[in-house]
Amino acid sequence: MARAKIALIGAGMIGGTLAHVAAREALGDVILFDIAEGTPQGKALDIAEATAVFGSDVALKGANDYADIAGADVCIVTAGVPRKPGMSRDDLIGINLKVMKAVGEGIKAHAPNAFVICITNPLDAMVWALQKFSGLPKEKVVGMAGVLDSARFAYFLAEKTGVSVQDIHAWTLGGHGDDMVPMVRHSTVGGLPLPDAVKAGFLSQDELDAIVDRTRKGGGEIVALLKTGSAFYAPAESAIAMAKSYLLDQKRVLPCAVWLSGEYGLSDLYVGVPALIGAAGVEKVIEFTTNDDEKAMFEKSVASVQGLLQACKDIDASLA
Ligand SMILES: NC(=O)c1ccc[n+]([C@@H]2O[C@H](COP(=O)([O-])OP(=O)(O)OC[C@H]3O[C@@H](n4cnc5c(N)ncnc54)[C@H](O)[C@@H]3O)[C@@H](O)[C@H]2O)c1
Ligand SMILES: O=C(O)C[C@H](O)C(=O)O
Repeated sequence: MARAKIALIGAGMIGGTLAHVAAREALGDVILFDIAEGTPQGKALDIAEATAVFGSDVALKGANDYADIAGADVCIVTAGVPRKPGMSRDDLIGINLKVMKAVGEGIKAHAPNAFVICITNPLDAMVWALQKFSGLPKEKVVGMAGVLDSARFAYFLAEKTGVSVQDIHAWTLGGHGDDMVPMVRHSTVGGLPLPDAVKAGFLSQDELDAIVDRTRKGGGEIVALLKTGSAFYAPAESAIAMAKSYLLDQKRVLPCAVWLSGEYGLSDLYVGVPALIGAAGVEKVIEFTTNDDEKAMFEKSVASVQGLLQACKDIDASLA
C-alpha cells in the first residue's frame, strides 16, 4: 500500500517540527511547502538525512510550488506569522487572513481530498476562513488548539499533583483565546473529577484556580519566554495526534475547533469542542453537559470568536 502523503504548508518553527515528528513516526511522505525559498528545501534535506539515523523510509521534499502538494492526504497549515511579546493572537488577523486566502486556493486546486488541520492564529477565525477559501467539506477542515490547551492543563495538573500525566485527562472548550474554558468538572486526575481530587487532597482549590488561569494564558507565557515567536513543540505534537487519528482511523475524541451546525446551540462557526476524528474526518461532535457557570464562560469565549469572524468579514467582503 502506498504511503500517506502529508503536506505541511508553512515550514517555520512548527512546520519543521511537524516534518521531523512525521518522519520519525513514519506517518507518511512529507512535502514541506513555504513561500520562503530554500527554507523548506533545507529543512526537508536535513530531516531526510536524519532518517538514515533513526531508520525511517519516508521521503521528504521541500517546495515553493503548490503543485507539489498534489494528492496530499493531510495538509497541516502553519503559514503566516506568530505573535511577539505584547501582542495578542487577534493582532495577527489582518496578515494571516491574507495568507489563508492564498493557502485555501492552493489546497482547493491541488489537494481537494485532504484532511486539513489549521494551526495559524487567531485559530478559530483562521480555520473558518480557510474552509471558506478552500471550499473543502466542513468535516475535512479542522483547527488545532484544544489538544494543546488541554495538554497544558494536564501537564500543570501532573506537575502539581505528582500523578503521571498519563493518568490525567484534561478538557478545554471554546475559542483559542485567554477566555477559553478549562473544564474542571470533566477533567480527571486518576479518574477523580477535579472537584473530587481537591477533596481528596491532591491539590487545593487555590492551586486548581491558579492552574486554570495559567492554562488560559499558556500561549502568552511561552511567547514571553521565547521573545521571538511562540510555542512549537507541543503545538506540532498536538496536530500530529489529530493527523494520526484521521490517517489510522483511530476515532480518538480530541478537543478541536470544528464546524458546528446546531451542537451546543451554535451554528455557522468553528469553535473548540470534543470531536471524534476518524477516516471520514470529524465523525461526531461530543456535547458536554454544562452548568450555568460553564455555559456563561463558553458563551463569553464564543462571543470573542464571533467578533473575530465579523472582523474577517470586514477585512474581506468575499467572506460575508
Ligand atoms: N493553534 C495553536 O494552538 C497555535 C500554536 C502555536 C502557534 N500557532 C500559530 O501558528 C502559526 C505559525 O507559527 P510558527 O511558530 O511556525 O511561525 P514561523 O514564523 O516560524 O513559521 C511560519 C512560516 O509561514 C511561512 N509563510 C508566511 N506566509 C506564507 C504563505 N503565504 N504561504 C506559505 N507559507 C507562508 C513563513 O515563511 C514561515 O516560514 C502562527 O500564526 C502562530 O501564531 C498556533
Ligand atoms: O500563544 C500563541 O501566540 C501561540 C499559540 O496560540 C499557543 O497557544 O502557544
